[in-house]
Amino acid sequence: MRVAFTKMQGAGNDFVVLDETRGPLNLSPAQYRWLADRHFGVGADQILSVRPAPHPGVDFEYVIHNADGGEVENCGNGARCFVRYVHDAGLTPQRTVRVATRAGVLTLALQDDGRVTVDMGSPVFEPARVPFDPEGLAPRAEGGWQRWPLALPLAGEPVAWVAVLSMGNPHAVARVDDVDAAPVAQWGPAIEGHARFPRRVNAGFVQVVDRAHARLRVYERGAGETLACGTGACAAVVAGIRLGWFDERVDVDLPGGRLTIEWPLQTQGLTATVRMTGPAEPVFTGVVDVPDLR
Ligand SMILES: N[C@H](CCC[C@H](N)C(=O)O)C(=O)O
Repeated sequence: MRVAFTKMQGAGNDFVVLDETRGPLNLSPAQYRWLADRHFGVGADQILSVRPAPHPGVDFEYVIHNADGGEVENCGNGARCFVRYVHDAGLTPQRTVRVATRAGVLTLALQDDGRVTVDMGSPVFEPARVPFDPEGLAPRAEGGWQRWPLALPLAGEPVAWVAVLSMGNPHAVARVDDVDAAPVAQWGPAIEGHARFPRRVNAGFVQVVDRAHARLRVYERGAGETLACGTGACAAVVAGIRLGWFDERVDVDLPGGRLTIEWPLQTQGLTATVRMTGPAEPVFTGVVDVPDLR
């Protein structure tokens, strides 16, 4: 199947954007995996499909598939690239766009400096429905919240203390002293696929530089370590605010670039929505023959 696409990136998290506003492509998980493959396909962390508005009140729908072909609920860097795409492609004259996703409706605004601000909705703090605590360990209370001990099936039987929350997609955030030395390659897969997370999880490793500055690496569900994770940056800042590490506006430096996250917990409470601002850039366009993989 001949498919036109636009390659985009937001802080180094990269995407293949497909325009399905004139009709669905009906791709299979295997075809999404092929598009994301960096050797046999185009190469991306996620595939973004731009679709017509499914109901009044929104301007578009956008659907996200991870590199492993699985559909997911939310993608922060993808949301910024989505709105840059629909504006640059002339699909809308608006600079503020409302888009329906599996995680709900997001409001996206193109800024004059070229960055994009996204209202990512409210975080969800579902109580831990499954016991996390390895033998004899209880949650560790800190600030106004707690972190959970997660026994990792690795040599030495380490325990990762994680804050667990959802930005529409699931996140487990561990604090580290130095992200450069964090065991992302070993602990990332062990946390992502841990039996305690039935739908797997995005594993964040956050270093607190000061109350307004964080460094972060994320081992993403279904994609592995990426150069940036927008929902991961939101989850790390929200967790850190609740645990007393951060003030309400934090610059997050990830390997691929900087995102600014704001969560006004003090003035608006736990249901306050999270605002993320960051870059969104086109890289190239192309046409590719996607094999008929089912
Ligand atoms: N791997 C994530 C989806 C993409 C999230 C990330 N690319 C972002 O910018 O939020 C998940 O499975 O939930």
